[in-house]
Amino acid sequence: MTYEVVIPAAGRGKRMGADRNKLLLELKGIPVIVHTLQVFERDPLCSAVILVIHPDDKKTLEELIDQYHLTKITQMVTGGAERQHSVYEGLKKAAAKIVMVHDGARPFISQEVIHKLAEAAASKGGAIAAVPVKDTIKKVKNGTVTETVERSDLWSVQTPQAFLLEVLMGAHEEAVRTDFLGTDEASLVEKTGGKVAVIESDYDNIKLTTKEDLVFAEAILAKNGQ
Ligand SMILES: Nc1ccn([C@@H]2O[C@H](COP(=O)(O)OP(=O)(O)OP(=O)(O)O)[C@@H](O)[C@H]2O)c(=O)n1
Ligand SMILES: C[C@](O)(CO)[C@H](O)COP(=O)(O)O
Repeated sequence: MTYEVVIPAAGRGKRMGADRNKLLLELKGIPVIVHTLQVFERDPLCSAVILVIHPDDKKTLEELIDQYHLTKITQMVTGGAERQHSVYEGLKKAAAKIVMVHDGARPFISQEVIHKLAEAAASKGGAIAAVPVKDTIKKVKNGTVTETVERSDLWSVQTPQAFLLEVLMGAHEEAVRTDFLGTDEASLVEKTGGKVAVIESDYDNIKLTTKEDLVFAEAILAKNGQ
């Protein structure tokens, strides 16, 4: 099942505390965003990449696309203030039956998980990558525990998140109508009553968010012989 992928890469990386977009930081001499884009460039089931960018990064990204021969990027669109807005701008350019959304900040996604997501989205309408939570999760108010959440039901959600384009576009349009802001695509689909399947991913598929994640990233590359 072929798919198009929207890659939101328009953030500012504030929690990373770097002097530039964290996606332009290098791992083994290659920018984070290039690591991510190369996964889809190499996937025969990926028909097109829609890259959502911040205007400040346009020239640099155009140079990287040329340097690394990233031929599947068919559209480069300007993102918005929030991740959800950026994803929506990318979705407006999508046309395939199946669309995936994958954070530019997650360079270690595997083709195996991507393919499982594409199949699940085609058969069930929507599917997301996730891993079982390993820590105990508690709700806290004013520095005091208010609830310990049953861990057996908890999953740590990642991307890609894959959907029939009509399902995800409809959910985004409803979010605009109701002024809803979610932290992932699935939460918008859930609000419209849509079912979302979970595909077990792996713990390597981290999102590079704070500087500690760069250390973990180097270790993952070393583990994978890169
Ligand atoms: N307005 C935004 C915010 C985020 N993203 C993208 O969404 C992904 C996940 O977001 P996150 O990890 O939060 O990145 P940032 O928003 O850049 O980080 P921060 O919140 O620390 O500023 C990243 O690839 C980021 O570039 C985006 O395209 N548009
Ligand atoms: C979409 C996501 O990666 C799923 O875990 C996450 O919600 C993105 O959060 P961020 O704060 O926008 O990075």
